[in-house]
Amino acid sequence: MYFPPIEGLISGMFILISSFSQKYPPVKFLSEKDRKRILITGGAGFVGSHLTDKLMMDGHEVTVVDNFFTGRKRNVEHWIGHENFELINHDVVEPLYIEVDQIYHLASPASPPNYMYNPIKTLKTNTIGTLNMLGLAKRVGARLLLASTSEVYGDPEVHPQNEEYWGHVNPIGPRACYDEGKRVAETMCYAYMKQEGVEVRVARIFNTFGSRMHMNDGRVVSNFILQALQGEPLTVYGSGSQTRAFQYVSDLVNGLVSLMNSNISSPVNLVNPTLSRSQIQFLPEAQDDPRRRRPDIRKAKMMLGWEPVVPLEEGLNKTIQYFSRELEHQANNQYIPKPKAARQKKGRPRQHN
Ligand SMILES: O=c1ccn([C@@H]2O[C@H](COP(=O)(O)OP(=O)(O)O[C@H]3OC[C@@H](O)[C@H](O)[C@H]3O)[C@@H](O)[C@H]2O)c(=O)[nH]1
Repeated sequence: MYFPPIEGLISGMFILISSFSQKYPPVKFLSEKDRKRILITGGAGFVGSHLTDKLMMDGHEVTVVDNFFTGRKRNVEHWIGHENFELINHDVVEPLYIEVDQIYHLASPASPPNYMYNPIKTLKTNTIGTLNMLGLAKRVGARLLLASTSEVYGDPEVHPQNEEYWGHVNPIGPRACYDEGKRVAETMCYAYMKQEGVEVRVARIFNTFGSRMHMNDGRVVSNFILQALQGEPLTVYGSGSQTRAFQYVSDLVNGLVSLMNSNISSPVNLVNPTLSRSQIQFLPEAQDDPRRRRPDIRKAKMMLGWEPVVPLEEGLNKTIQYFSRELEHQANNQYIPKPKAARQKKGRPRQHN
């Protein structure tokens, strides 16, 4: 029998170990004192997976919880097996018992076609789901950041919208499941803060785009890019005179982390205030579509020292590249996706209770 020399064995082991560690993106070392146990609900989704990347690379222990309704395993697969990472297939509508220091509560469909697809499920996720996560925060003494939305302002009658504005929401319209769901989620955060002393942070997130948006997300940026890449007409709902502000996902993620680690418990708008207008092929407007959205981000700038740094064009270029690669990948798998329209689904949806 042949026994290799011991030095050969040791160097072989080192090569093997370094090839294991190269499997993952580089991760900072944090001392026990600075390393946090962080839960990200919806962590396999578009924003959640970018947040997972940042917190992992910063050296924290990250647990991702997702029910994979709009999230995808693919978005976080590069961390699977890493000692600081855990992925749990779980729906936040059911209670969750784990030990954590911080909770980023992102779980909810976010694009209008997705949240309108099953309004009852959207309501349950934002109400019962938020209640469960606040209960968890209370039990383990964790701080919770709620991913709220500019949609709490509804179709605003005040411009620009700062955090003091109470909003203008149709409580029985097609968007209400999301808008009112997030509004009551905010209410719950402050009830838990006042009654139970839970530390809460509330980010009001405006339109965000970037890689890992789902092909069928249905929001305007992914729709337009997909349509342009497939040589199809760009669909504009209504007159095209509606306004939105867009931010690239990396800016949002930096804002979320700054807010979580700040001492600001009141709501903060997170968005790039540069305004955009859409124009081209005109379709009937979607019901209750906010006509004008113009954010005021002075609070985030002043109190967090945060402001977006990725210009719209640069962010769009990166996103277009991402979607080109996705299309290639899909074509190889013989699947040609169609952008989703923001129409209310008629009748009773089949899945997702
Ligand atoms: O193909 C399309 C898609 C959308 N649009 C229009 O583009 C505008 C933006 O629509 P999006 O679907 O991207 O998103 P909305 O601004 O309506 O909602 C978003 O707002 C803020 C976030 O918190 C939410 O995730 C999301 O609901 C709307 O006026 C919509 O009608 C089009 O003209 N064509």
